[in-house]
Order: sequence, then structure tokens, then C-alpha cells
Amino acid sequence: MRVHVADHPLIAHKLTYLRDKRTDSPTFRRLAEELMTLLAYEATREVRVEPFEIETPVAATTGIKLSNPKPLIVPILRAGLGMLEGMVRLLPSAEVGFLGMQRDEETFQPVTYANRLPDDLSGRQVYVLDPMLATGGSMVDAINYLLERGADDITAVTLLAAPEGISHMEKSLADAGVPVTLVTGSIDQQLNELGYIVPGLGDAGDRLYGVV
Ligand SMILES: O=P(O)(O)OC[C@H]1O[C@H](OP(=O)(O)OP(=O)(O)O)[C@H](O)[C@@H]1O
Ligand SMILES: O=c1cc[nH]c(=O)[nH]1
Ligand SMILES: [Mg+2]
Repeated sequence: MRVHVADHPLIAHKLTYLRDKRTDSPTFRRLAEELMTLLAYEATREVRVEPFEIETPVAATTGIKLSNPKPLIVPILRAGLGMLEGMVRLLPSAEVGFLGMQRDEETFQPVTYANRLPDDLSGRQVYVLDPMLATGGSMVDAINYLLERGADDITAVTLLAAPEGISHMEKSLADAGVPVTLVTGSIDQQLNELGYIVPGLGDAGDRLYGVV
């Protein structure tokens, strides 16, 4: 698995305000969206393109355009929804599928409560969005759903990642047989006994949408 930490002062600046417990929900939502747009630039570095002939007012030239089938974007509900707008702004022609997952607070095991993905993902590049990679259980399950449906190139995009979650992804997806990439804004220190990322930012879903 390829791991890319998007090391940029603007990303670090916005992440600092996102982490701050004084940041209110409207500001948190705006920052998550802006961060996703910055991470999307890194995450789409290998997006598939093909040559495209055009004529400028001056001369004929060969440019490029996104290949078909267009990529699929999959936010993991709830918190991944906070990143969706920032991603589709850069990839407006992409399709969007949804996975709803909630981590059991005691066992840390993910439970999937919604799944709206195309049945056939063969030949598709897929971008999975979730702000938090903690134990990695949710992301590994999400990627396994995509692999079962034939996705052949998967990029996970997270705002923060714990070393434990990266190790879990590396072990669980070692035999995926297709390229899997993680793009993240930061690798934090560790998980605490409650499974929260340290220093992290708390519960991303609650900070985006409130405690339910
Ligand atoms: O790496 P893991 O240990 O699986 O934890 C990370 C998951 O936990 C959070 O979701 P949560 O279960 O809080 O659901 P929510 O988005 O509805 O708040 C987060 O958005 C990830 O999906
Ligand atoms: O720190 C964490 C860990 C899991 N989920 C979150 O929202 N935050
Ligand atoms: Mg949550």
C-alpha cells in the first residue's frame, strides 16, 4: 500500500483550526471541505486520462481529458459526507456511491447500515472518503466491499490517520491484488483506550453534524 502524507503548510494550518475544540460546527464543516479540496489535488495525481485533440484559436494541439468510466467517489457516512463537496468540486463528472458505517463504541467493530454502490465496479478507480482512520476497521471493510465488486484502483482519503489504522490497512489489504493508496493530511501519534486518535480532533461526525 502506498501512503502519502500531504505535507503542506496550508493543510497544516487548516488542520490546526479543525482540531481546536473551540471551532464551531459551521467552521468545522467549511474547513473539512477546504481540506478535502487540497487533499483531492494529491489524491487525483494518478487519475486516468486519455489524449484529447482540440484546436485553440491559434493551432491544433493534443491535450488530455478524464477517461471513461469516470471515477467513483464513496463517502463513508456520516463523517465522510463532510468531505464530499470538496471532492466533487474537483471531479464534477465523477459518480458518487454511499456506505453508511458506524463503529461500535465498545468493540470498535464497524457495523454497515447502508450500502448504495454500483454492482459492477470493474475497471473503476474509486476514491473513499472518511476524515478519520482510527483502528482502520471501517476503512478496511469499505475497501473490501469495493474489491468484491471489482474495483481495480482504490484511493482512501482521510484528514487524520493513526499509525494503528495504517498498519491494519497494510496487513489486511496486502493481498488486494490491485493498487491501494492512502492519502492523509496527518499521521497522528496513537489511539487512546477509547479508540480515539491522539491528538486527533474528537468525534468527526459529532463535530460536523451534532451528537445523535
Ligand atoms: O478506523 P475506525 O476505528 O473504524 O474508526 C473510524 C470511523 O469512526 C468514525 O465514524 P463513526 O463510527 O463515529 O460514525 P459517524 O461518522 O456516523 O460519526 C469515522 O468517521 C470512521 O468512519
Ligand atoms: O478519533 C476518532 C476515532 C474514530 N472516530 C472519530 O470520529 N474520531
Ligand atoms: Mg462518529
